Amino acid sequence: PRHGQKTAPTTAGFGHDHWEIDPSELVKGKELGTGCFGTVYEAWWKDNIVAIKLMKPGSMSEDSFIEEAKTMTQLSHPNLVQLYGVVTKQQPLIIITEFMKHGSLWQFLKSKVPGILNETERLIMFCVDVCKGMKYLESRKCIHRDLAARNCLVGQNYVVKVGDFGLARHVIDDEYSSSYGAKFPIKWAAPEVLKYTKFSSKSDVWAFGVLIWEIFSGGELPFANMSNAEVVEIICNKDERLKKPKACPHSVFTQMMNYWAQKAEDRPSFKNILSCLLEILETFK
Ligand SMILES: CNC(=O)Nc1cc(-c2cccc(-n3cnc4cc(C(C)(C)C)ccc4c3=O)c2C)cn(C)c1=O
Repeated sequence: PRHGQKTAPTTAGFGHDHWEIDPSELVKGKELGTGCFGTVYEAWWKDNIVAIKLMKPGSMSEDSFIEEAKTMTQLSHPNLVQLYGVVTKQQPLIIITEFMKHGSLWQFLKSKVPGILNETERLIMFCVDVCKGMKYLESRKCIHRDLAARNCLVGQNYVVKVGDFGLARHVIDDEYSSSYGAKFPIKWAAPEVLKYTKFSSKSDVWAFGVLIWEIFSGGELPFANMSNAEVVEIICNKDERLKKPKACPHSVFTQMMNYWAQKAEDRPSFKNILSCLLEILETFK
């Protein structure tokens, strides 16, 4: 140890931060898909199968993302897609996460896997899984900002996990980050987000309601025959809401209506939502 220091310094030495992964340890596999942010591949890392996102340079404000990645590696829950680390010492920036074998929840719902999606109990289980992950994020004061079926993933034994939490804030594309942009998730946005871009765990609760609608609608697009502008009008001014999907039990739809309360403070927390959903789940066992 240097200069008589008894033990090595407790903070990770420069460049050996525990969230920094050595790219030579990654073996890239097949492509899983792409988005505005870059491309995702299956990969091998220390004998584990992982997912790696190669971020398109310029798509992400990297410094702010790297700051966030340090806290994201501290977040760990069975219903969050685990962030293992990042490669930041070279381009492109690489994000290494847990691999989910059945892909995004939205694709899974659309795939109409026989025998899985017609079970009301299974669909409520999907809602409970997402709610557990969101309750954990809520408890850690982490706002998702883009909760939707496309950003949840399905793993072994059809467990559903919340992915890409906290990433939305660092996307540079104005089309995505501005509420007037074409890529902004208007149809999942609460009134205060549409009017003042005011995100909170309560705006995540609103999006969670739309996600449950997606689950019971087999992945259909919400407000399918409406433009973004029309959705803003009916949500903010007309107080209209999505209709109950056929496959959705009335008990669940009654809860969903609470998640879409006009005022954020009138919406339940994920903590309350979870206990309600677990009670409803019992009635379907
Ligand atoms: C068959 N198994 C699989 O395909 N498994 C997997 C597929 C993907 C995957 C593949 C392509 C694109 C995306 N994807 C989608 N939307 C995104 C949206 C954003 C924001 C910033 C707009 C929110 C950021 C990243 C993504 C993103 O990476 C994912 C999650 C990720 N993981 C972990 C898997 O296990």
